[in-house]
Amino acid sequence: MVDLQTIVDEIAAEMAQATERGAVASYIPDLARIDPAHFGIAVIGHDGVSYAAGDADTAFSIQSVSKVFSLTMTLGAVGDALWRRVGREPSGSAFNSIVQLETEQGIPRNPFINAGAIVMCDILLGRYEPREAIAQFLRFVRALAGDDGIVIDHKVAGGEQETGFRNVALANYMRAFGNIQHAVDKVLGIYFHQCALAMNCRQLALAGRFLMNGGRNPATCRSVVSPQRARRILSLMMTCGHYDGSGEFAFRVGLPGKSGVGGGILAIVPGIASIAVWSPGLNERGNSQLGTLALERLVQRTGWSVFEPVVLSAPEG
Ligand SMILES: NC(=O)CC[C@H](N)C(=O)O
Repeated sequence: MVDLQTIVDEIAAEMAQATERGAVASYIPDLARIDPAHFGIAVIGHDGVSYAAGDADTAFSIQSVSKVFSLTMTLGAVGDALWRRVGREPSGSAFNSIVQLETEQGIPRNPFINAGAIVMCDILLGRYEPREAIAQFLRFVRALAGDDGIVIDHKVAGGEQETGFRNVALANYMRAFGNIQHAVDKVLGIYFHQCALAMNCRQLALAGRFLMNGGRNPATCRSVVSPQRARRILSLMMTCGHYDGSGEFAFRVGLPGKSGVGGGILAIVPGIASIAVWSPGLNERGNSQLGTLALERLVQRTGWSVFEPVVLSAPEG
């Protein structure tokens, strides 16, 4: 088999030639000015060896990929009580849609759409002051990646605040149903700072290692979540990680993944690898056009889809 470094190099070379690159998010200037020519990929194997190509060391706005880390942190804070306030079903709607909240009494379909992530911020506010909630979140992601150089881009957070009228509407609407319990500006302050986390592909793949490894950070041997919780987070990534494009992503890539409008995707091959890709051009569902294509190519070349047949031995006895 061709070695993994050659595969990621070839994928980066193919992506550099691509002409259909999608459209960069334009709702804030700091995202709109990003060059669509960027492409990066980083793969961390279960043995800790990393393979990277393209702009793997260029930081980008992780946006909704942060919802994986906020879900992990919120579950750590309140456990399964979270599921009284957030569902676990794919929405089939856009990431910032409000329509289901009316018929479903302010309970968001899942933690990976904006409404779900906003409820998780409200839950964190029950434990921390706003600044402390943001600082704890940053500390948590830094610890997962083993990198204290990760920062929040405050200009991006400010831009989100200035233009985030739909998020304000979502939060107020859920407040009317009692599913937001703190001041909306404080809740959204946390949400916007989570979205504004700046990371590069290497850091993002490092931060995802615990999910490939049954909930344990392989670098520190510390348990981040239980194996059962890791499986459940992965199943939500598979079913809800790409909003109304989740079915298409599962069909094409077959891995649990989470995307963001900054063009990043974190994808996990349980037991095998943590992968981050980044290309800022988005498809019509708000998911990275070339990031998705690159993951499709990687899975074709490696056979890493979770739907690949594996030979299981029958239980003894
Ligand atoms: N899909 C995303 O990445 C959405 C995040 C974005 N900051 C928003 O709230 O609209």
